[in-house]
Amino acid sequence: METAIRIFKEARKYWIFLIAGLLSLIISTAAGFYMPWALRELTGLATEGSADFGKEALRIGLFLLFTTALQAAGSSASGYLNHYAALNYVADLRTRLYSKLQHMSLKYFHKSRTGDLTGRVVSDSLDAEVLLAHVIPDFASNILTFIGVGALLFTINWRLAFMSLITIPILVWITIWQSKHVSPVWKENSKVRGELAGTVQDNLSGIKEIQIFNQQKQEELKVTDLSKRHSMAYLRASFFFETTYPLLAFVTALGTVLVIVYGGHLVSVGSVSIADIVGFVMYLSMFYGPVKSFSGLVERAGEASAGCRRVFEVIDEISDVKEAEHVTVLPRVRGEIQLQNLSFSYNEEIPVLENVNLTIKAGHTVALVGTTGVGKSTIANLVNRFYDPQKGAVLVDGVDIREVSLESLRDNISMVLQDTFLFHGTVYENIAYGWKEATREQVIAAAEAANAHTFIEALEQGYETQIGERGIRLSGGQKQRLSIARAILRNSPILILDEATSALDAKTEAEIQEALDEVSKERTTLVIAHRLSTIRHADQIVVLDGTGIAQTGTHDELIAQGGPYAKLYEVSKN
Ligand SMILES: Nc1ncnc2c1ncn2[C@@H]1O[C@H](COP(=O)(O)OP(=O)(O)OP(=O)(O)O)[C@@H](O)[C@H]1O
Repeated sequence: METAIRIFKEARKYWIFLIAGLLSLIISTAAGFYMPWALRELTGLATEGSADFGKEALRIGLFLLFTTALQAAGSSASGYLNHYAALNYVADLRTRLYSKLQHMSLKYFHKSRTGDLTGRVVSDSLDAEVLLAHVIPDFASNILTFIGVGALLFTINWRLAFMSLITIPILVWITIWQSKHVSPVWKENSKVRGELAGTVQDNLSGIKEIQIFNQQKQEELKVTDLSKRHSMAYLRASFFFETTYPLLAFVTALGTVLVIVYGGHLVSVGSVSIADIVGFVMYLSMFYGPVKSFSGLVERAGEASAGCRRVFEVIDEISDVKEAEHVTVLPRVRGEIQLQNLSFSYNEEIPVLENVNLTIKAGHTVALVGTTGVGKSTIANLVNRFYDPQKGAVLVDGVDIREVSLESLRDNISMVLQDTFLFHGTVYENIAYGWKEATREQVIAAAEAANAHTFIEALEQGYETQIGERGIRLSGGQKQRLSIARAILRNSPILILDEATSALDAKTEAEIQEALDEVSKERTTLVIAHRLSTIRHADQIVVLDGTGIAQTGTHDELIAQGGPYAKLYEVSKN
């Protein structure tokens, strides 16, 4: 109920269509009331032996034609208007959901499954359409029918009308019982559906690993298990429906039986006419209809609400990397980076960085080195504000990065990562990804600087070659070169290279290194590299150990000191 109310409130932009839809629905429902009335009238005329029966039948027939046409037109208009409002709301909801996801922190994506989130955007959001275009109008139409037909029943014969009410409490009790049980089952059903989508998506993304390790059978078993759980959850929900629906039909029939028996008695004593009984019994099926379909509607509402709640769960999620209320725009910076008493951990138990202090001068190239897992990429991620530190601050040009908009901060930073992600599209589009307005000459110049131009020209359609979803048609080294070109083109004052050349052979790496050295001259560059030969010329090398900084200095200074860096360098040389 809460979910339906929230959706209705949020759809206020489309209220005018929903109201017009409701009016059409009222007209259509009311027009439908005439059919039993017409039959009652005809029966009355026939049993009375009316002399004008033919003329009267024509009048009734023509009016019936009019009401039936009105009913059809009203139903069609209300269906279209409700769908117009609902589908537009779904489009808005999907955009809001997707926009929210785009601004969530990396922490959120680490704890969520991509397939599950995709399912929320693609299918769960569509449940709002079910609520707005089906469930809510159906509820309205049912209430209208129940009240309208109820009033007509009392008009025809109040004694029979009271009699027909006897079964209503039983019908209501059955539907309430059903709705109590159905809602949690639909919730479970939606959850398992999300897990299934997540697993299938994971498996398809990792199909190569699955085949390498011959895990097809095991993965198939996982999917089979989830499919079965999904079917079982669905089956449990349909159990309530399948058991209660025939029960409702039986109780409804019982009500009709009572009316026929009692009505027959009233006819025999002459206190009610045959025509009234005919009309009454016809109205009776209309009267019980809403009560009977109430349970189906409750079930549908439960299912759709569960899907919508999964959408709202994400929309209401509070991101751990939030923008302050009054952020300023960080202009193009000189590029000084300071880590001030910085402490950070992904989870409370294991600290990654503790009380780290570091100043990187604008325009300098600083290398972060240390054993694997020591926190090098974490520092890069903190500078880009993928995470916020638990203590301390990151300052760029003396400004705490939490005080500026994320967009303006990230406009100042380019990042080249070890795992390059290329989007579905052409080589050209992928290089120009961070700067859509770049000219062709600028894109080509960036590709040349990244030593990518030659291999791109050799591709079937050069810069217009389509690359697969994850650039699967390119080698690791080629992908990395495209990603370097992308970063060079962006021309931001801070460049972060996180194992940016790790997928390249020594010769290509040396060539690109030259280009990167050239690009680094004009900007602050943070380099993370395992191959220490590539960072020898850095202005400053920062050696991380444990949860902090063990040493800083130039290559020569650190070698002369003979500490952890000298040891790392010795190992990397061998
Ligand atoms: N999303 C995450 N959730 C929890 N722990 C994480 C997450 N990312 C990294 N860690 C942990 O934080 C620590 C630092 O990781 P980080 O990636 O910064 O190391 P690194 O020095 O860059 O390692 P490498 O040289 O192997 O790339 C590691 O122990 C890692 O397991």
